[in-house]
Amino acid sequence: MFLILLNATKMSSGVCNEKVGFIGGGNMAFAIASGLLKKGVLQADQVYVSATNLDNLQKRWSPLGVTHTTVNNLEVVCHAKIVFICVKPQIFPQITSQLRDAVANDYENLKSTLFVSIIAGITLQRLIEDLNLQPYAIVRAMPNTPMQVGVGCTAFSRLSSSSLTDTRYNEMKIMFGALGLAFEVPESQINAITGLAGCGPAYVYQFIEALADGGVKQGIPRAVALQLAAQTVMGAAKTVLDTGKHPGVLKDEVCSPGGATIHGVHALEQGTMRATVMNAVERATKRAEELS
Ligand SMILES: NC(=O)C1=CN([C@@H]2O[C@H](COP(=O)(O)OP(=O)(O)OC[C@H]3O[C@@H](n4cnc5c(N)ncnc54)[C@H](OP(=O)(O)O)[C@@H]3O)[C@@H](O)[C@H]2O)C=CC1
Ligand SMILES: O=C(O)[C@@H]1CCC=N1
Repeated sequence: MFLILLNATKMSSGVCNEKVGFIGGGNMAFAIASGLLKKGVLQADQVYVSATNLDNLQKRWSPLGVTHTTVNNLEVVCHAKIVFICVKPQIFPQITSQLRDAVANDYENLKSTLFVSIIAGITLQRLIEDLNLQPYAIVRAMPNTPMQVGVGCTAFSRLSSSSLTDTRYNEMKIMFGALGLAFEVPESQINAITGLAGCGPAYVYQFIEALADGGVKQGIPRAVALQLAAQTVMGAAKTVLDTGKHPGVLKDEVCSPGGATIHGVHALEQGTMRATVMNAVERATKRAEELS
């Protein structure tokens, strides 16, 4: 994993001129779209989004300036040249027949459209078969919600390329790259990347909450404790990335012999912190496999 990260490309940001669609307008779609709008990679009138509850959709998306909201997934497909499929895995079977029909009936219009599924667990092979797509027309991606603030991670895979969709693929890479780390990986790694980076923000939020709780227990006001906890996690993460030093070396730099930190580190080890985090990644990876 470390090697992959070293090879990861920080892609240059740019502007995408195509219409971009989101089937499913929930947390992850919103994180991607709001990040892209904030970065100026997209303008609001380029964005089309569908879901089942129009009221909720409009309440959430109109503050972004997005007005192309609909309950008709085909409206999204018909306008957008890059279509992010952002429904839950359990909902995927509900949208497959709609999308299959659209692809069958409007092949000429859709043949240069790139579909990008962010659905956990659903393989490229299943996407191709269930949606009746050409292999080059589909990418499987695993993003994460910190993309909404431009500090996300996305790993993506595809089975084949074609000049018809290569331009779209490059635009997709520009979009993901504008929102953080973005890199292509073999599909065999995507479920594990889901367990690590797709789900990872939730683990880190739990850690931040716990760190703040610890501070509150020691008498620090909640708001101050939360700010300190979040900034400490951000600073430590940035130090790992900017210095390239191994986290173990950086940990040692904080631990004075006989000092306070090593007592805290010992308490974490007694709580099997590292094994627990590894278990979390393993269980989430297995769950992603099951979802397919
Ligand atoms: N959340 C995350 O951190 C990440 C999620 N993912 C993946 O992204 C996908 C979406 O997750 P997330 O955004 O969290 O889920 P949400 O529940 O927040 O969003 C799902 C969206 O799908 C919509 N929807 C439901 N049924 C349909 C339908 N038939 N047609 C069109 N839209 C529909 C919902 O609309 P309505 O409420 O109106 O029904 C809602 O807007 C999942 O597959 C997940 O695996 C990947 C990486 C990270
Ligand atoms: O919990 C999930 O299944 C999705 C996938 C990664 C993050 N959320």
